[in-house]
Amino acid sequence: MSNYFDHKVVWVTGASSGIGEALVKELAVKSSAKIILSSRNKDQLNAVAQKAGLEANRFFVLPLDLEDYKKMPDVVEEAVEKFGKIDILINNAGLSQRSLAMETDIEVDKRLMDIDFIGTVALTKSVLPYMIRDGGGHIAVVSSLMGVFGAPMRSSYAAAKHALHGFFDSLRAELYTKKITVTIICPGFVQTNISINALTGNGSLQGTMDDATSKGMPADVFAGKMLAAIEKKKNQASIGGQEVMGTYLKRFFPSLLAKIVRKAKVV
Ligand SMILES: NC(=O)c1ccc[n+]([C@@H]2O[C@H](COP(=O)([O-])OP(=O)(O)OC[C@H]3O[C@@H](n4cnc5c(N)ncnc54)[C@H](O)[C@@H]3O)[C@@H](O)[C@H]2O)c1
Repeated sequence: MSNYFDHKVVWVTGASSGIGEALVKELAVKSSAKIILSSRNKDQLNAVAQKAGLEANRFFVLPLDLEDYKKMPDVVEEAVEKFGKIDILINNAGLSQRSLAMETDIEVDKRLMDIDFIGTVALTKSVLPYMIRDGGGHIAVVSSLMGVFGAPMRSSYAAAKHALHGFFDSLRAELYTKKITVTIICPGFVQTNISINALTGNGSLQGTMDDATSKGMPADVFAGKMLAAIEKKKNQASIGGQEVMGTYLKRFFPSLLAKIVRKAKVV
């Protein structure tokens, strides 16, 4: 990591575990950024800040629930009051799903859309006026390979992640002249609790670790590569193991990908 993040205010959502926690640790050790940590659980966020070795003047714990999208303007105001500005927003928080589309309650589809898409959009829209006031900024959003193509057992999740691409690609084009950079990150399998926290068709937690996730990229390695992609101001970056090939197949050989995906062992 060079000095892109130094002296900046970086806001990481989903900072209480997994990729978000790894991002906070990497930023804490390798930059002088001030970090705002958000997710729903204040105690977990404080524990992450402590483990990352952040001094009190370098971090701010700001709990938020993405489902509570109407509160985002107030949450953002609190963040700006604390450090005066937001240079980089990393929209990382998210929730996955494991169920066949026909066995998935419509409330689960809606919840995934509310958390992964609407909440993320609401937070971003509340942050943007401050970035524009300050002459620019950088919005990163963690999508998924499922934001690029769909797969069995992921219909609600893939839909919400695809929606992010439509929104953030449009936003990038609209705000280019305002010096707002938009980076979409598409992780492959990363070793986190994402599958344990995933919703099943009736809205309950899956509660188990997927085999593919357990063999995925370690979260700290992923976080280093993700921050490098942000630093390079990439429009979009897919990061993971051989599963990342799916993004190229989708682009150049979509029929082949469709055949592979329908046979995929996905959990
Ligand atoms: N781990 C993977 O294999 C993988 C693959 C593709 C994409 N992703 C994406 O990476 C991101 C981070 O996930 P992770 O793998 O670290 O899993 P994780 O379950 O460990 O972390 C998810 C984070 O999001 C937060 N969160 C969930 N619902 C929230 C809500 N309503 N309001 C606020 N915060 C909420 C959680 O508290 C947690 O901090 C997610 O957007 C996920 O979709 C992960």
